[in-house]
Order: sequence, then C-alpha cells, then structure tokens
Amino acid sequence: MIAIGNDHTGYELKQAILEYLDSKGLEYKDFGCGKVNSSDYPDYAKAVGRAIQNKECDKGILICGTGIGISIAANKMKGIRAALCHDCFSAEATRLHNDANVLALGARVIGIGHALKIVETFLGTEFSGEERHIKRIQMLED
Ligand SMILES: O=C(CO)[C@H](O)[C@H](O)[C@H](O)COP(=O)(O)O
Repeated sequence: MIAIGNDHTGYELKQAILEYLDSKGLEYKDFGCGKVNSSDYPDYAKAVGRAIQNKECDKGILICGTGIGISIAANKMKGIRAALCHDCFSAEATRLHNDANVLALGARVIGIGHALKIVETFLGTEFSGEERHIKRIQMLED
C-alpha cells in the first residue's frame, strides 16, 4: 500500500500519479491535500510518515513545490527515509542503496511525464539487501 500526500502545489501531479497507480492496479491511500489555494507541507509529510510508521503503508510519495520542504519534514520522523529525486538514476539508487521508503517530488521542478518515470523506477526497484547498505541504514536509524 502506497501513502501519498502533497501540498497545494502538488495537486495536479498527484492526480497524474494516482491515475498511473490505478492503471497499474497499485493500491494507495491519499492523505491530501485536495485542490486548495494554500496548505502547509509538514501536515502531509506527517500523515504519510505516520502511515508508514504504523505499517498501514509500506511506501510513500510526497509532493510539494520543490520537494525540499516536504522531504525535510518527512526525514525528521523515525524510520522514514525520504529521497528527493528528479532523475531516474537517483530514484533507482536510493531504493538499491538507502532502501528509501518515501519518494519526494517537486511539482514546480519537473514535468508530469518525467515524474511518472521516476515514480515507476522508484516503485519498481527493490533494496539490494547488501550488507554494507544494511549497516549504513542501521547507522541512520541509530
Ligand atoms: O516547501 C517548499 C519549498 O521547499 C514547497 O515548495 C512549498 O510547496 C512552497 O514553499 C509553497 O509556496 P507558496 O508560495 O505558499 O505557494
């Protein structure tokens, strides 16, 4: 189950991602926000992070204007490894090496087509499980 959340800047991109997830038969839970003029990205980072912490969801996607604020917020939560990715190489590497459980995107930075490829890459890549990466992730947790 994928948790998804966005601030006001990310609504259109989220709708495109939801359509993509539907087309692939992937289940998600949408934590907002809807189409509003203004909202505060920490609220949505917190909702998505909590859903992962309590194991309601196993991965998350967060969107704000740059992806920066919402990833900073998510990364303050224990067990959350949010990766801001605007290219497929990073999206693949962060799954392989960091076992990132949240993908952050900047809706004001990249186009929808590119973002969907990044989502596909992120969701389609498994953690490598290599010992050195497990050790480093444990160091992050500690
Ligand atoms: O947090 C951000 C920057 O790191 C996001 O891009 C926000 O979406 C942005 O700050 C929202 O700005 P706005 O002027 O309130 O639309």
